[in-house]
Amino acid sequence: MEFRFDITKIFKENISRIGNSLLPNGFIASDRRCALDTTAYVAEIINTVGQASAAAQGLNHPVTTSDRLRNSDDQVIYLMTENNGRSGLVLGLLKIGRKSLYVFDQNGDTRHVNAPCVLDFYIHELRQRAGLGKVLFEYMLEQENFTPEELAIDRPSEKLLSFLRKHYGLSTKIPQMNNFVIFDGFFGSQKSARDLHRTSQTYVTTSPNSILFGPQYLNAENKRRQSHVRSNHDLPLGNNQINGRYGAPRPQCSLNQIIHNKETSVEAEPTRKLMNDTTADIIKSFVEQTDNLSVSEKNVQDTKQEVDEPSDLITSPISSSQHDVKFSDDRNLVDSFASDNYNYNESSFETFDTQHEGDHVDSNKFRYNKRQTGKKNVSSIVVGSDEKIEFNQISDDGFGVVKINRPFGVPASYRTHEHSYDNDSVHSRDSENTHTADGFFDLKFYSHPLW
Ligand SMILES: CC(=O)SCCNC(=O)CCNC(=O)[C@H](O)C(C)(C)COP(=O)(O)OP(=O)(O)OC[C@H]1O[C@@H](n2cnc3c(N)ncnc32)[C@H](O)[C@@H]1OP(=O)(O)O
Repeated sequence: MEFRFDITKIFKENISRIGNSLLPNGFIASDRRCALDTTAYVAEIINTVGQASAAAQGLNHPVTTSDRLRNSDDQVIYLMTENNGRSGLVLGLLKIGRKSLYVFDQNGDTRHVNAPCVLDFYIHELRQRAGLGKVLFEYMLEQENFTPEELAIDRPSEKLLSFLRKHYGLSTKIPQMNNFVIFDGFFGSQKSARDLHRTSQTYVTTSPNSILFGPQYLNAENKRRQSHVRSNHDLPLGNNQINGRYGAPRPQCSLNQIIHNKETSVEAEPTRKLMNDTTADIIKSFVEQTDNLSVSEKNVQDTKQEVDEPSDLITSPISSSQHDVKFSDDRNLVDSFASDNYNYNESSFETFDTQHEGDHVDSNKFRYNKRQTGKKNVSSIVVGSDEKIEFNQISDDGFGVVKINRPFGVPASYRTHEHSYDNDSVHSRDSENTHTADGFFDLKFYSHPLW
């Protein structure tokens, strides 16, 4: 293979080792310009021979390019040249490099190895079967201090398999799931054993993953995790479990205990009770201080009694049988609540002011805030005995003014021939007309309980 430039000035030896500098080993450049020119020439040679190799193997894309070599840390090309008395000839190349591979051994166990690999091998068609391949291969083995059996071969051609069988007696392959071929003796050599990943150990054969995806590699980290999981399972289920990344003691889930109707043993319970006592006392003192008794003392007393009962802390007032469902659709009522200095966030529940004008709400109604119900866009909720939660949109929430048609206390399903009180669908104030001046319909907004 000839080139437009004199390669004998670049390659002084018949076989040259080229790394990612793209300069042959031992090459001395007279100046920086010379070095740059040389790398350009070498890049051209590598690309040309790489393409010839790909064509010889029937590949669509070359395995060997100058860019790949330049960007690689551990790949090396051995280039065979010949001085023909003119500009020289390139006869072939052999590319090797280390790869981190998961391979099966003779027992079908997976091993993680960082193995030296034959990545590309080519001798010009006019010079094949003349022993040049063996010369090049032998030189590489000597330089790298490798033995043939410790090499993994990347998708070898039939010619290369025949070559390896003839010259090195490598015929017994260890079946693999990937494109690499390894031979008997791959794991036997001292060096390949050294190259095995230090933490390579045994395999999980009983796990469903092993059945689906083959044997699994177990390294030290996985083993540590497995033993950690086992040791966690062995722990008795007490109140304090050592869990989580910091290994901090964590109380057992009180929600779980509530769901399964178990006695709660969470220490936070008395604290919560104390807080509720305090809250009730605050409400009581507030009521006493103000002349306008918006909350009767009896209600406060009732509130405190219920707080004193631990079961009431767990049982939501929703399931209580003593309260009725009512609607607080009245804007005045809501405004008055805001002005009555009720603490919406801190108390577990609040009593309604029964003295308000136009208020249809009976005494002992619980008011839930957004945090307690988990419902967004819900400004107020009244719950009672039939375990329903009704919610009322009482203010615009950033997408236009929402219009509520249903009067206070009327169920959504109630209709007369004059009125339809269905307020499930609401629309913006600007949507009164069916279309705008531009002829486009306005957007309609539909309220949904989950908003
Ligand atoms: C990981 C990879 O790189 S896979 C790709 C390997 N490369 C190729 O297939 C490209 C085309 N082939 C070649 O370039 C060369 O044939 C090589 C590199 C495989 C071998 O180089 P050669 O100089 O021919 O090897 P060498 O002369 O030392 O050994 C000859 C032996 O190689 C094998 N061999 C070489 N050419 C052929 C061939 N066309 N058909 C079958 N076996 C062949 C034979 O075992 C042969 O021994 P034999 O002549 O007694 O049958």
